[in-house]
Amino acid sequence: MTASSSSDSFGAPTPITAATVRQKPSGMPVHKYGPYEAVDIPDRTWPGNRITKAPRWLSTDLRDGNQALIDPMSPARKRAMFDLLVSMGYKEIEVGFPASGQTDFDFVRSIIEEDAIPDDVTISVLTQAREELIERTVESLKGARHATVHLYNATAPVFREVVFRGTREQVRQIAVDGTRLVTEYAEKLLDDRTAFGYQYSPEIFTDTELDFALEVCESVMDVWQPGEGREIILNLPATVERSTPSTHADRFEWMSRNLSRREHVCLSVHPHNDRGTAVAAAELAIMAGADRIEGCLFGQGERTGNVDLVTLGMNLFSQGVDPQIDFSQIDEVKRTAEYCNQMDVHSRHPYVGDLVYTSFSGSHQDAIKKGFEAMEVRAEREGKSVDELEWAVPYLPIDPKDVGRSYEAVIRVNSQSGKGGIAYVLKDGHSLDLPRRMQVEFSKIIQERTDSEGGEVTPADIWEIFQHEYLPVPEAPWGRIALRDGQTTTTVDGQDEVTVDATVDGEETVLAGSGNGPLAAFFDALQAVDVDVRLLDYVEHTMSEGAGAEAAAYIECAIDGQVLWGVGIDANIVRASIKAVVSAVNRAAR
Ligand SMILES: CC(=O)SCCNC(=O)CCNC(=O)[C@H](O)C(C)(C)COP(=O)(O)OP(=O)(O)OC[C@H]1O[C@@H](n2cnc3c(N)ncnc32)[C@H](O)[C@@H]1OP(=O)(O)O
Ligand SMILES: CC(C)C(=O)C(=O)O
Repeated sequence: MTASSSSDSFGAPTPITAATVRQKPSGMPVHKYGPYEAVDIPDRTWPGNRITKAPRWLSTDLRDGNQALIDPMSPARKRAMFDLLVSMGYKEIEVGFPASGQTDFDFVRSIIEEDAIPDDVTISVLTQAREELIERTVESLKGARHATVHLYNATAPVFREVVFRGTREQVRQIAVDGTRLVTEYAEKLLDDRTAFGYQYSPEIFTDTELDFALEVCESVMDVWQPGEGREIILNLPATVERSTPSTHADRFEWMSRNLSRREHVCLSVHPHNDRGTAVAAAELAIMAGADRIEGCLFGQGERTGNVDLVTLGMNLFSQGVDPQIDFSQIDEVKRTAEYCNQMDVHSRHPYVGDLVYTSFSGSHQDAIKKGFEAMEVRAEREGKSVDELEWAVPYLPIDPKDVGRSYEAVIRVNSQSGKGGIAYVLKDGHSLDLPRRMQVEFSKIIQERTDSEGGEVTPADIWEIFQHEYLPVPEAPWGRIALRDGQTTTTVDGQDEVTVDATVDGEETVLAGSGNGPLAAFFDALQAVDVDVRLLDYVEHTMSEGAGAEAAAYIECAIDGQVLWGVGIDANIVRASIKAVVSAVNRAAR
């Protein structure tokens, strides 16, 4: 049977072709769902826009992130998260829902009273549009230097019907009354120590009719009266992500075009990740006119999470745009977030997962190794350091060093790996730059191991196998010949003479020979112990800079009909090459 064929029950297989591939109905209850409404905006401009600067960021780890945790953050965990966000450079931080209970209220009070909020950081707090909650929320902010109250109410049809059991007008009124109450309580409870700001979110914007979302936002603005020095933040949340990022962007472009007083509006995007496209939704919304993004570190948050602020920031960084956030110690950020959330960050998480800078597969490793080498060559040619060049290493969208990662884990070896990866490990860890044909030889040895035992072969394993194969150590010698200390080489009339103290087949002996060069002289010496060696290839390099540095010699020889490599390492290059010959001779007799 051919590989691409299917068999009917009467015999001959039917070839599978594009014409015969038929998708069958899945049997899933598709009828329960309908398409998302498109936006009539044929002259949309966002696809042609580019993101050339960082947006305003708001971290809602301490609010949306926290409210989604099995075990909401303790005061200590909240404080660790707050301090982390400040240290990374976030300037707008939603610190809680103070009216939810004493824990959140006390936390807000603690960071204000302990003067933990830098002057250039604005805290914000969320509330429903209910008077007693608004009062308590505003009260929590007393004494803060920069503080924003964030008020929300759902505006989508299902919520109007099911949650508020009201008309459009009644739901609009909730927003209007809420905004008025926030203003009144801020005037009553706060003094001029506080620069007070306001944010409104028509919750479930994604399911709200655009004209109604606009109407509610306009009514809210009529109360708040944005103007010069009096911004309003209108945050249009994808409370549940419902559409493609492109339709989401259309909705933002539509709102951005139709809002009055646009220059005094900070248009904010708050994507959740239900369809797995929150990052794209946020980026396209910025292209469509949004000014600000709300999200959480590593995509923490309700259900599938809020948009991931780390991925967004690093996406900018990797395109040469300063995210204005410090991700240089990404593992520390990850550890702190894991402690605060009591949740692990996935190993494949963009930019931070344990495996995201690691490749196991041969072709990836080969390209990465060549990429690193090409960077070094370019740096040398241009008289620059590698760090001054534009990054161009295949399969690595950024230099792992930029987020505080080492190159150690870039290549890991298992049964999917090839010679390039194995050679990289030896070069990176032991400064051994194996010639290409020797890479092929050694990778077969490693492959035997991965095929027989499975799993990963660590750099330590690779080094042990390499030593065992090519560099028998004095404590565990093997093979016919072991070198002892004495060795002389002299050159007389262009002829080299070499004498080497060795143990051959267990007997101490002096191997002496002459030839055209020290290697030829040593080959001549080996004739006396019945070893016939023919040189096929020879490569050497120093292993580090400066006097006393060791050198590595690699020799490919034909010995009694076998072609194999030997390796020698020594501070003296002649001795290194003699060792390499002995390594090959011993391997041939093994
Ligand atoms: C999309 C989001 O993430 S929104 C943020 C969600 N976060 C949280 O809810 C975390 C903190 N919340 C809490 O601790 C509690 O919900 C509290 C303390 C604020 C309020 O608790 P409760 O008073 O028991 O009310 P509950 O949360 O159940 O809300 C239900 C009532 O509030 C009304 N309501 C809900 N949201 C809003 C709103 N944004 N504005 C005005 N009223 C609202 C509902 O219609 C309902 O009213 P009803 O009782 O007349 O039917
Ligand atoms: C309160 C709003 C902004 C929210 O969290 C959401 O809609 O997801």
